[in-house]
Amino acid sequence: MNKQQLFENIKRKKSFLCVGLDTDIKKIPEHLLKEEDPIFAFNKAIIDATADLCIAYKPNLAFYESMGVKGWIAFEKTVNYIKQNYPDQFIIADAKRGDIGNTSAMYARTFFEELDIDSVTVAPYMGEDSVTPFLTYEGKWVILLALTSNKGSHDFQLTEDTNGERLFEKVLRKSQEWASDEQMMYVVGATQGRAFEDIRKIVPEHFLLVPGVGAQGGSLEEVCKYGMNKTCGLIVNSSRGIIYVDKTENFAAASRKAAQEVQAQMAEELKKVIND
Ligand SMILES: O=c1ccn([C@@H]2O[C@H](COP(=O)(O)O)[C@@H](O)[C@H]2O)c(=O)[nH]1
Repeated sequence: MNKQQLFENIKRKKSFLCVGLDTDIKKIPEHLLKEEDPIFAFNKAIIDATADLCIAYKPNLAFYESMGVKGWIAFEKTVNYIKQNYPDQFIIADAKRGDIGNTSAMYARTFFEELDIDSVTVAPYMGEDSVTPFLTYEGKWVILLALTSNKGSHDFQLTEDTNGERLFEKVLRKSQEWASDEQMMYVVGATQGRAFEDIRKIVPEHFLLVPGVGAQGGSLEEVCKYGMNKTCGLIVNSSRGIIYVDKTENFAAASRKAAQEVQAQMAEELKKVIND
């Protein structure tokens, strides 16, 4: 999916919501445990209940890999289910990969060849040769960690060099030498508030993947105020705030309601910036 198609989907659905599929066997409704593949059964119900309200799904690999082979099978089935039934959805493998070049090439092969996923999150710490193998696939995206939502973002990302440049700013500047806004996005946590203003000075046109609303308490309003650009430029993720609002047989309808509330807020925010 290219940037224009993503923007068209956002306008059509009046939504820039990404539903995070952080599916934990310990948190899903008990009645699903009798299913042959409870993780996939849960994901399928959540996807069917929310697909018209969101433009992306983000399974986080940790939740699947922690279950071994069964988890990987559930992950693959989930990706295939979305692709077959909701082909307009942008799929993000939140895997936070990155290694020496030949190893990164294997990660890229996993997500972009073995599975036909649209994008993968990548850690920038190992530099250019750890990122570029992901960029050799046309139509596929790297989503580079820039300023994350957690407290630990202060340990490295927010520290300044002798010229006053913060590490996340260096990541944003340097990585623009590797790919354009047609192939690279950045992770910026919703908890980072006004930092979005500084980020937009360096990457005015790029899409940002924004986790941290909902369970982590980030403000959607603030993210939009400082981070939205003329093509929206935001994919805002919520995982626990959508998928775990109810543990009964009614869980999917409850997730839909939670997604509807966020989507309604997003529609209002889009009106402020986008005319058509
Ligand atoms: O800076 C980051 C980068 C990634 N994440 C991931 O996003 C979701 C957030 O889940 P919630 O339940 O909505 O808090 C999760 O997969 C994280 O690993 C992030 O939170 N912050």
